[in-house]
Amino acid sequence: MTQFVTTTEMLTLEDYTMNDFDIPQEVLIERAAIAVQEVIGAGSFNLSHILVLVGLGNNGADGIALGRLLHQQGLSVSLQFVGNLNRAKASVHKQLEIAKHCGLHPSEKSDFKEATLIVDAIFGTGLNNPLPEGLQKMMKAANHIDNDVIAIDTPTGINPNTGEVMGAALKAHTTVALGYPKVGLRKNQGRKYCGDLVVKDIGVLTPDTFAFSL
Ligand SMILES: NC(=O)C1=CN([C@@H]2O[C@H](COP(=O)(O)OP(=O)(O)OC[C@H]3O[C@@H](n4cnc5c(N)ncnc54)[C@H](O)[C@@H]3O)[C@@H](O)[C@H]2O)[C@H](O)CC1
Ligand SMILES: [K+]
Repeated sequence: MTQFVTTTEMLTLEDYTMNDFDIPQEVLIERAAIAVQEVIGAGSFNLSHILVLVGLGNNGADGIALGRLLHQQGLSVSLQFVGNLNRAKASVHKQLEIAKHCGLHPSEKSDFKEATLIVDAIFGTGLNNPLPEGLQKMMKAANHIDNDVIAIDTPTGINPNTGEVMGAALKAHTTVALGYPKVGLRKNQGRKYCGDLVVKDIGVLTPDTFAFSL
């Protein structure tokens, strides 16, 4: 049976992996990006133009790394930041530098309708408040467009612990859960908003003695 986790448990396991085994965060981010790239490659998505919506935390960093891998595959990719880059985590700045070296630069506002596939890398397990109003509008508008959406780890706007919609949420065709799926994906509206749930190993380690709460 699939093991679901809370965000606190996921953070504990990520910290254990990075601190006790000295596995750098960049390795987990790269593996997250490769995992989502594999799901995209195995699916039947229209890859004519891919829009990656990038947030300011580690979920956004996963998205930039994925955008870079898809760009290096020769695909047409736009990176669009959601939020002020000045407030982004160090992991986002690091991934952006790497992407720029590889020739992938962030875009100004893109037209969602031009994208045949949208990657949701806005929020993951860090979502802890209702979405800002502007973002709620953007999510609602995007839900009316007929293009596929792949969510990295969790659909933006879905509370990863309760499955509730935090103001608005972006409906995914497929959600690629990293390490373990978060419990909100099987509760309330989480189940509907995540679409097909694919769980991918990204090298997060679990102590033998770890007591899962679920
Ligand atoms: N832990 C790791 O090292 C790894 C995590 N992975 C991926 O990262 C996300 C979780 O990343 P985190 O930085 O903790 O949070 P988010 O990116 O989800 O959110 C960023 C940031 O945004 C702030 N915030 C939360 N809610 C709101 C809101 N409603 N409005 C405005 N701002 C908000 C809050 O400060 C958050 O910290 C995880 O899902 C994975 O995708 C990697 O894959 C591996 C390494
Ligand atoms: K996401």
